[in-house]
Formats: sequence, structure tokens, C-alpha cells
Amino acid sequence: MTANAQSDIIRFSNVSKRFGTLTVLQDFDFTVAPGEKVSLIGPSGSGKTTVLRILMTLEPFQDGTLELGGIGYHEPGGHGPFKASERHLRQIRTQVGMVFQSFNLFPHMTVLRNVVEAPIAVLGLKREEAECRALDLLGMVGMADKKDHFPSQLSGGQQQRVAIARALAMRPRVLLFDEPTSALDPQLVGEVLGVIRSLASEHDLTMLLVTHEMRFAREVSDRVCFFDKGRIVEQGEPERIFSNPEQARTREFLQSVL
Ligand SMILES: Nc1ncnc2c1ncn2[C@@H]1O[C@H](COP(=O)(O)OP(=O)(O)OP(=O)(O)O)[C@@H](O)[C@H]1O
Repeated sequence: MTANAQSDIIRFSNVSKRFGTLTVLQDFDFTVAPGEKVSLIGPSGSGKTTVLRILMTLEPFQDGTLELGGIGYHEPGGHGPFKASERHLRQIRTQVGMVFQSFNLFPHMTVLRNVVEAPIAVLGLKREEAECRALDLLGMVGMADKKDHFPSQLSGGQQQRVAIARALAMRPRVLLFDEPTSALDPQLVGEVLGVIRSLASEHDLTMLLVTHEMRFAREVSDRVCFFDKGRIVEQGEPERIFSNPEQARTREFLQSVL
């Protein structure tokens, strides 16, 4: 699937992002089509997570424009680091879900409460409706029988599956994964990848995945983007990128990790 100007759900145009004097993204252009599954791969520190954090409104950016479903992140005349009001950012956030490396579940809440809180507080769902939605999702990730457990009573893989259910409970249009398996013991990686793999078959859900799991990126993505020093050096269908990269930097990187 290729993105085009009419139908892009994500559109970065000339975006620059600096942390103090460190420029992480410079004139960054990147688009994603609705339903597309895109993996971002590349060396540590190249800016992949920053792209996700900007999309999730966890980081402001300095120059350029970013749109989600045609809505700009900056408001005309907007102030503050985000150049937008909190209300505007909240509207954007309801369309994006993020699954973090470290799960980020609320430790004092049960599994079920972790999944129902945001739909009730942010979307205004009635508790009964939110619980019904949560139980469906917990069933999908194989965690319904643990609904009354606390995060500390779960393995890392189980916590991550709950985190995925929690992100999905908001019915986001775009789901971001930031190295979702890198904090897990090797024997727990497969169960989380299995859940993400089945989500990747959902045609409506746009997925952006930062991962060091190259075989997985090859298997689930429509497109793989190789990042280096805040730029996409090369992108294309996984089969081509992994079996026949055109750029020397991509080849070098893949040789170092495969
Ligand atoms: N809050 C911050 N303050 C200062 N510098 C930051 C901050 N967050 C990230 N950086 C720097 O920005 C650069 C890009 O970081 P980022 O986490 O996006 O890279 P990455 O490609 O995701 O790396 P990794 O694969 O190791 O997660 C790095 O040099 C990092 O040290």
C-alpha cells in the first residue's frame, strides 16, 4: 500500500525536532496511509522513538507541520511548546494509542480498571459499556481470566498484553508500538508478538512499530523504514529492504543485527 497526499492518515512535513542544541529530526517528511503497518528500524539514538512520542503529543516539535487525519497538531496562533491548547491536544490523543517498552500500567489498579479508566474518563463511556469492551479485548489478548489481578501479579508478557488491550479500548485510528518486546525475557516475547501479529491483520488499524525484532518487522509490515541520524535513509517493502537493500548504511546495519 502506498501513501498519497489525499489519503494519508499521518503526514510529517519538514518537521524539525531539537532537544536543546541536539537536532534529532531536520526537515523530516514522512507519510502513512490508513491501515498501513509500518516498521521503523535503525541504530540506537537515530530518532525512531522521538517520531512516536511526537505523534502521541508527548514531545513538542519546533518547525514544520504534522497532521493526523488532516488535523494539524499546531493550532493557528497556538502558544506554548506545543503551539496548541490542551483541549486540541486531547482531541488528537484520542485517535492515537501507544504501547510502551515498559508497559506503563497503573500499579494500584486491577487489570480491568487499567483498561476501563480512560474510556470512562476521556470518552465518557458508561462503566458497564467500558467493562464490556474491556472484557472483549482482554479475551482477545488472552487475559480475561486475570481481570482482577494487579500488574505486580503478572509476567512482563502478560502486562504487555494488558497494555495492548488498554490502548485498543480507546479505539484509536493509529496504534504506536515502541519496542514492545525489548523489556521482556526471551521466552515471553512470542506471546506479545502473537497478539501484535493478529492485530496487524485488522485492515482499519494503522500501525507504526519501532522494533529491534527484524524477523517480526519483515513478517508484519507493509513497509519498513530504515532510520539513521534522524532521516529515513531507505524504505520499501520488507522483502526488498531485508533481502536486497540499496543503501550501504542499510546493508551495514542489517548485517550488524541479523
Ligand atoms: N528528552 C530528551 N532530552 C534530551 N535528548 C533526548 C531526549 N529524548 C531523546 N533524546 C535524544 O534524541 C536522540 C534520539 O532518541 P530516540 O530515543 O528517538 O532514538 P531511537 O532511535 O528511538 O533509539 P533507541 O533505538 O535506542 O530507542 C538521542 O540522541 C537521544 O539521546
